[in-house]
Amino acid sequence: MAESAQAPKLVYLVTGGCGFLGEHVVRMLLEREPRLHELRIFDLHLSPWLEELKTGPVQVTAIQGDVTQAHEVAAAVAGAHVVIHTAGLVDVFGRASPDTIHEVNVQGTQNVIEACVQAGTQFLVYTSSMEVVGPNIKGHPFYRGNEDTPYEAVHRHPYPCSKALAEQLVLKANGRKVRGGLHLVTCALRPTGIYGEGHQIMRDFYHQGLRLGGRLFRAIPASVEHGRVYVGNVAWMHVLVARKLEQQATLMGGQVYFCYDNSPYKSYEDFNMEFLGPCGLRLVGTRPLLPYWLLVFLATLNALLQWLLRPLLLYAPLLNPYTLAVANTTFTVSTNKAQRHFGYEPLFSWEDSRTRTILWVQATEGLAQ
Ligand SMILES: NC(=O)c1ccc[n+]([C@@H]2O[C@H](COP(=O)([O-])OP(=O)(O)OC[C@H]3O[C@@H](n4cnc5c(N)ncnc54)[C@H](O)[C@@H]3O)[C@@H](O)[C@H]2O)c1
Ligand SMILES: CC(C)CCC[C@@H](C)[C@H]1CC[C@H]2[C@@H]3[C@H](O)C=C4C[C@@H](O)CC[C@]4(C)[C@H]3CC[C@]12C
Repeated sequence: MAESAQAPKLVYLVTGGCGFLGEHVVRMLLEREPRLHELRIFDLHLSPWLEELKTGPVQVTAIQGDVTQAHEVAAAVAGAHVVIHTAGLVDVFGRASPDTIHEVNVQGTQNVIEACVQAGTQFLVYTSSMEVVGPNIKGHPFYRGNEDTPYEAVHRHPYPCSKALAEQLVLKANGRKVRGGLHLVTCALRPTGIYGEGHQIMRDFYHQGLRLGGRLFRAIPASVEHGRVYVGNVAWMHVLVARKLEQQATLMGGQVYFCYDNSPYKSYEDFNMEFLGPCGLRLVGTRPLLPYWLLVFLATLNALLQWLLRPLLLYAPLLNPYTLAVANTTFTVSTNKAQRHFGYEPLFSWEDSRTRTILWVQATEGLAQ
């Protein structure tokens, strides 16, 4: 990727490019990466919207594949200059087994790293998560923290454990010699809870509200703040970090960055109401309607039912001991590291992010009826 009078023609690979975040990364690259020559989109399930991207000036190559299969990853990575690895199994509801989560998130990431080394690919951006930090099993609050804030990051749940292990692999791989003699430059982005167009959990809450006659019932105190970040800004951060990794290899290699923007600090439910309110839903209660011990009981009951029913069917409700603990623990980020290291500024204001998300929820309304 040497500087030349002519813009270099780059090949990017986005793993998980058909997912919620992956789709936004793919579209952002096509819109805002002028050096892009070929964009490879690697996913277990290819989406139909990929077809419409194939008519543009950039060569778009859709690759159906599995990150747990080293040979499939190696074939997809061969010849790529940059890999953005967003593929992952995002499961905090007990839908997948711990082994599967580990295989996809940890072994899959190891396969991506090895493929980069074998292929001589120099730049790797990994989508990590705030969950590699916390909330921890002790429910310690993380209030407006940054990348250097001390925090006891202790996890038991398979998803945060897998993300933490994968992130460590990516950071440790920084500086490894790749085929051709150059060195791998890696970094990890840690989004907090992402929202925006395509956010399945937001859709679930919306449909739940419709079923309950346009009401949602407050379960968590309004004082418990949650870090949230708009998907378009998370995608923009990925594009920017990938672009700057070459110029700022020494500064950025092996670094972690929280993903942030100007979304307000609010509780999970109050934040969702920023979008669901204008779509006709109402959050009932200024304080939680059920005592916390009852929520703990219900969450434990759900976990027990999930275990008992597993041989017959998959019972995976939103409420379980882990999601309750996350929902009930303050975790917010306040940092400017991405701005300092690679000039990141959010591309979408809070007002834009909010409007876009509301329009998307309203568009799904038709689908719900
Ligand atoms: N959604 C959030 O709030 C959030 C927050 C922080 C970090 N993240 C991280 O961002 C990434 C994307 O998350 P998302 O919310 O878009 O999830 P998602 O489930 O919408 O997208 C993940 C994509 O990865 C693909 N995938 C899963 N297993 C695969 C495999 N074995 N091989 C190839 N592809 C596979 C899926 O098909 C899907 O398209 C994940 O790594 C996740 O850990 C998400
Ligand atoms: C108590 C219930 C009424 C409410 C349950 C809400 C619960 C499903 C929500 C609350 C917080 C959410 C997580 C948070 O936004 C951040 C992440 C990080 C990301 O890497 C994966 C998704 C996850 C864990 C969100 C999942 C849904 C949670 C737990």
